[in-house]
Amino acid sequence: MSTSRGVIHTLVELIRKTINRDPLFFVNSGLFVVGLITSLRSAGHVLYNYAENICLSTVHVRAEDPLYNDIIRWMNDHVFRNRNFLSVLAQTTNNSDSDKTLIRSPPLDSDKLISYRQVEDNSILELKPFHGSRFFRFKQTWMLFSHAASSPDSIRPPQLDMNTPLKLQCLSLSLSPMKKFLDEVRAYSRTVSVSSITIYRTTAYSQGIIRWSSVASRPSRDISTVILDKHKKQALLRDINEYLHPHTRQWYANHGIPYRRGYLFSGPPGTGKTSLASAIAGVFGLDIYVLSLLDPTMTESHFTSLFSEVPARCVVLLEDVDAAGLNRDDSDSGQNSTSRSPSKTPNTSVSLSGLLNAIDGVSSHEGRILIMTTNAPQQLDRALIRPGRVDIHVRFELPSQEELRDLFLSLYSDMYQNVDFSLGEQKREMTRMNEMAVHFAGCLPERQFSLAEIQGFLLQYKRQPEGACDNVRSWVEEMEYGEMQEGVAVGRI
Ligand SMILES: Nc1ncnc2c1ncn2[C@@H]1O[C@H](COP(=O)(O)OP(=O)(O)OP(=O)(O)O)[C@@H](O)[C@H]1O
Repeated sequence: MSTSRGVIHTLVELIRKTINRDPLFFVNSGLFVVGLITSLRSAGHVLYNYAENICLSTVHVRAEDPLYNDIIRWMNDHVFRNRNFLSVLAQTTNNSDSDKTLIRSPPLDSDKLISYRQVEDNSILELKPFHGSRFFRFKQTWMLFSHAASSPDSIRPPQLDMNTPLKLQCLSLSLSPMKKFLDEVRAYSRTVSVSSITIYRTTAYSQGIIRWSSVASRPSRDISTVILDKHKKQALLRDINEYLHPHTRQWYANHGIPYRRGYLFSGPPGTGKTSLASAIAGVFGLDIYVLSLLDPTMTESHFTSLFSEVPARCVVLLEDVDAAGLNRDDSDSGQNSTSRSPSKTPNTSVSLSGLLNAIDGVSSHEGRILIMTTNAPQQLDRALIRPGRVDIHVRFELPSQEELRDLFLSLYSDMYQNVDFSLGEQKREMTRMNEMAVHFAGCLPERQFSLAEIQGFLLQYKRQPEGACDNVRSWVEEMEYGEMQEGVAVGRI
């Protein structure tokens, strides 16, 4: 102990002699500066927290809220564009039909096989600002955008950190500038996505958490390209239009009826059930939330909470409900219910009562459109399809002659609507195409093949309607032979 004291003393003496000053002066000054900085920092924190409570308005947005993507899009398009940032998120977006690709590709009719590594960069590399904070000005107000790297209350696992919540702040005694900003963000999002729909599916995270996440945003399918009896289609669109109207919501409220509407689309595979659901979402500008009872990670409580989390106006698509094999036991269904279908072992951990509760229980959202699709409506429990849960049943069938003609015309319509044609040429081409459509449909047996199968055949002749007409008979023979041999009909080359 005394030795180390002696060493320190000698060292201090040595420094004093060398610099001609007392070294303890520097030590004391250093301690004073550190103390000052620490006190200033904590005073700063106190002041900041005080200011935050008094005059900073703050909005937090969770990653699973649709507003999150809207804000990120607005920020990217208005604030981050053309600025240099050092912390960025590198994101590869596939864009297989970019204009560059179209220009560089050799003509389609050439026999040359194309390697797409050389022709194009069909993926775009985007560099987006990532974690951090940015000040920006919105209508005379300075705002602070903060995107946190992680958040203590985030339910996301670490690998999904990029989806952690964001925070917006501005110096204001009221929330009104913030509301204006959020209104602007939503209006902008509506204008840029006016002709597209966003599809949400469920994603399972660790700790048994399941959340909605957007999987695609794509141009909506034009309803005229979905082939279905004209009267059925119109009646369905009228019904949905009336249901969605705000007056109807009021009417339901006045009469104490839960404001919900359900549709059942039934029919053989490949007859257009999913296509119609997606086209309906496009017509009414709604997003689609797809749920599957067969999802192995889905429990009954997940199912109920997911149902209650969908927005007030949207399409909830429950596909292939028959495949889950949900039926009541003899004991609780009564005679009628069980006599309709052979009982099956359920392929889902959601029970029938759980499904019914999710559809119309107290926590189920009002205003949404529920569309269930099935290949076997006769196997569905009556309780599931009773009015109130299913209000309209649309039956899809294998196509009639008229529908076969419609499919042919819909796939080749761009050939007679060619803008380079004069009006006279367009008319002549249209007449020729109509004649080919009649011939094509005449070669196919009615109500034997699905439109998906026939579309598969026509896709081999994308720009050659004559080729489709010439080869359709032999295709039918092959398909019938294939069905006899294998029980499955697929196209062959
Ligand atoms: N009625 C139709 N109108 C237009 N296209 C159709 C129609 N039916 C099928 N198709 C075409 O066939 C393909 C499959 O259609 P879709 O997925 O809508 O059938 P589905 O009835 O939902 O089949 P599944 O019961 O197997 O889910 C799509 O590419 C679609 O373009």
